[in-house]
Amino acid sequence: MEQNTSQTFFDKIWDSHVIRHIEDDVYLLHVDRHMVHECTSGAAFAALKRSDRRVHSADLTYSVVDHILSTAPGRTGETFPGGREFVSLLRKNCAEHDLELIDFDDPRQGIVHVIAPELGIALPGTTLVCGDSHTSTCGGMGCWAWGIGTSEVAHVLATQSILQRRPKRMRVNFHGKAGEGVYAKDMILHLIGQVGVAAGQGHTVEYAGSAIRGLGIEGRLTICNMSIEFGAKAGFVAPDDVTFEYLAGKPYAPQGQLWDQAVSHWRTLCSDADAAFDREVDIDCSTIRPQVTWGTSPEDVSSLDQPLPDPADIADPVRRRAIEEAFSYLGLEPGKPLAGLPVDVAFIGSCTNSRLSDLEAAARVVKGRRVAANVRGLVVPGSAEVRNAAQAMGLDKIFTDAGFEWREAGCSMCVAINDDFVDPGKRCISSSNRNFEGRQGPKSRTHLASPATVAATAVAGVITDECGLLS
Ligand SMILES: CC(C)[C@H](C(=O)O)[C@@H](O)C(=O)O
Ligand code: SF4
Repeated sequence: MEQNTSQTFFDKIWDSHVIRHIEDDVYLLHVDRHMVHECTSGAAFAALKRSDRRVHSADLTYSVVDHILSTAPGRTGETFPGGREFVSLLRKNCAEHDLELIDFDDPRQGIVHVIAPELGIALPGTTLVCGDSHTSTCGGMGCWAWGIGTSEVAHVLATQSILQRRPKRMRVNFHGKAGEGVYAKDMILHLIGQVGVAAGQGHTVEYAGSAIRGLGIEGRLTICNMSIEFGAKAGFVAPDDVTFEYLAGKPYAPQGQLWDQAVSHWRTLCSDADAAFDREVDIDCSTIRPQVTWGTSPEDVSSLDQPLPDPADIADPVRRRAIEEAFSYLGLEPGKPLAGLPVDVAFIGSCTNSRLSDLEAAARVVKGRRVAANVRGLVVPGSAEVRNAAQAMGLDKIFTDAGFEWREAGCSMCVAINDDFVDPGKRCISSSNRNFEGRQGPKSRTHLASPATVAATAVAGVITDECGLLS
């Protein structure tokens, strides 16, 4: 019998990055791009110093401040006192190792996973790592991008290589066409609700199907961002004309003849027609409605026209207990719908949903309306470039006229390790990716949704989606 030599997109990237087979399924791989931020790099640089090593490939290392940085308008690297040390340590480490740092006032500054695609650092067919779990975002560009731990950050700094076990391959096919008011965020939340938070463990995920091909790059980045929320190591979309159009002319992308060569190579990377996956999942997008989470795990999600589950109906005692605890933490009662629940904060931002198309979708909902009196609304663009582009389109004016705060770029209220957080006991509808206890501040209550749903809720003052607001 002839051997099936067909390869998936992932197999092709893997094979072209192996430096050496170490043992069993462990390999040494080349790292093409290494993103570094102030939150997770300090200990890695310290380890480098202890072993008297220097950064191996400064030209493949890209550093930026984003997490522990104020997003207050007019901020400096010192505005948030708790972040001063982190920011100045990264400055010092970059200076010591001749690394270029994208500092708070650099026009390229922004959330690490927003700027990597935007600047053309994340390229199809490459390996990209960062000491940050949502590095998978960059998979939307057609690269294999994943988050690494601090000791691995030190290893990559010192060697530009990484030890890896070969992950399993999953394909998620999004079929059909999503309806009105349904965005990439709703697609990925719906998937996580269907398969559960552990479904991706040990896998890299290829997102495919007509609904993925129909998305712009920014929607693909949103989908890949939340691969981590169902346990996958990474997620990606094979590159196509949408990718190449987006990348052409980006500052760090290849130019001229090199660009043409690169595009011809990138076109060869797609999974072969009969390539085998370890697992396949199919989703019919026509059934997806706008999604909002009701619990403390991203799989606790439903559309607003569905009633919340009743723990009494859940047979599995572990799941029943988890739902009871989530309801108690979030102040929810079974049987009551999520729609109509008053919120205190509406946050549009994070590496999941802070790109221009996200702000445009939110602005369409907000235009000519006002944020409800009981709500604090924040819009935090993912990068200075997004912020400037939005301002050039007048989106900032739409938001500020409506009563939203228009802030500088950074992680902001997604993680609450800076000056943006939700007060204890307060409820926030958020376009970010994590809803576990305390994520947006001690005792904060989070409901994840798309930017359009966050905007609609901000205006209504109670949880609703775009269609609910307009009807
Ligand atoms: C701070 C950082 C280590 C963390 C991560 O790795 O994901 C953060 O970005 C997050 O989203 O929780
Ligand atoms: S925006 Fe949130 S999820 Fe993204 S890198 Fe920052 S803290 Fe992590």
